[in-house]
Amino acid sequence: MRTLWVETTTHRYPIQIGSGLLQRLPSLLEEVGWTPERRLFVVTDTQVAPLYLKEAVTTLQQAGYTVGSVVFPAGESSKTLQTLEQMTGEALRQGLDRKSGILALGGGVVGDAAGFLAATFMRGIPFVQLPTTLLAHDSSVGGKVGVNHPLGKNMIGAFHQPDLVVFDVDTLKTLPSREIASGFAEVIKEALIWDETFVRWLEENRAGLMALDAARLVEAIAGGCRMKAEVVSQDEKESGLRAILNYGHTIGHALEAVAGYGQFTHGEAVAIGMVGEALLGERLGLTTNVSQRTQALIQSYGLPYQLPTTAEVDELLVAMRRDKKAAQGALTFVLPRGIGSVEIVKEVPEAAVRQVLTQLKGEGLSW
Ligand SMILES: NC(=O)c1ccc[n+]([C@@H]2O[C@H](COP(=O)([O-])OP(=O)(O)OC[C@H]3O[C@@H](n4cnc5c(N)ncnc54)[C@H](O)[C@@H]3O)[C@@H](O)[C@H]2O)c1
Ligand SMILES: O=C(O)C(=O)C[C@@H](O)[C@H](O)[C@H](O)COP(=O)(O)O
Ligand SMILES: [Zn+2]
Repeated sequence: MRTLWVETTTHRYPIQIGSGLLQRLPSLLEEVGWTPERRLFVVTDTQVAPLYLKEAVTTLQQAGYTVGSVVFPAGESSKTLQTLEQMTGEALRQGLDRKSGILALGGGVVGDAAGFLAATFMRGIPFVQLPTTLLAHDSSVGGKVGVNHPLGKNMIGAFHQPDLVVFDVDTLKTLPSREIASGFAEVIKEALIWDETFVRWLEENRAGLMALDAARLVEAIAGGCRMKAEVVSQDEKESGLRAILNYGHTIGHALEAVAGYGQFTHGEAVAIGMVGEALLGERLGLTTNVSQRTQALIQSYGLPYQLPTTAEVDELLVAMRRDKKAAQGALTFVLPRGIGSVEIVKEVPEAAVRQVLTQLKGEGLSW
């Protein structure tokens, strides 16, 4: 088992990564001060429930916990205020109170929505992240929780740190290959913004990683989590540095909203966004030679790197002006200075963004 720590000025919690960890949940909870007096509420989705809910609940019940649960339909389109309201109703019906705790068992959609339930239920109760997708190595760390609005990704949310993150890598064995690729997009992002050596390692170990070689996979997850934990520990609420974790997301989030939630996975949208934002960095003269290597890496992990030809540039621009990083609608991006290094650039000229979006459109893709 690998243990990493998030240490902000107000919160300190472990990230446990390894095999067989769902069976060890009671002792991992005990290490962060949770005991069976705390009533538990497991939040998961319809895809994950038949795979892991019973195992998690039984293990906890055997340790003396009272455990309730709620299951919502799998997919990005469930990350809504309506789901939050339904989960809140179920939590109330099942008798949760301020001393209860929430367990988010699933991918990033479950983690974000269940975390937001924890942030808002009776004005906030503790929660634990139990990620089951590769992508959720990113979403389970750092305390950004929330739901989408039809006009923009994660527009309704909060910062609410978990007490613990437990990543049982055995759960990845059932993850569809499209979701594995999607998860690598965020690992690639973390490498591209922070560490060229990690980029090289991802290039050199692609075959083993794509074949889900256990040791390499733990290495990739731990590498991504370490970078995320370092950034979050320095800037918990995104007053500056943390925005670099948004590399590829100005375009990516706009694409997810405009195409309709769930059309692209989050990782796919971010992958296309990173290629676009690398091209933008080059166009603005911030860097040279980043887009080719970025595209090659993304392509080698089976991820898309082009916008559909049907993509409406005007609609994407409207969505980008609403991005949370933008002040007064000025187009704001995280752009590369080189491989392993980025900067936040405000007031990017629209003409340059238009040119890049047009360049990014691939032949034969549509939604
Ligand atoms: N809070 C953050 O810091 C942060 C960071 C990155 C992404 N996100 C958010 O995370 C979300 C994307 O997360 P995701 O890619 O994990 O999507 P997801 O949660 O929708 O999971 C993808 C699919 O895989 C299924 N699944 C999950 N675990 C499985 C398993 N072990 N075996 C089989 N199927 C499984 C799910 O049911 C779903 O159908 C987006 O909403 C994104 O905005 C948040
Ligand atoms: O944790 C962060 O900070 C990130 O930006 C990580 C992103 O990968 C993630 O998609 C996050 O949800 C985006 O946050 P948002 O504030 O841009 O909605
Ligand atoms: Zn992301």
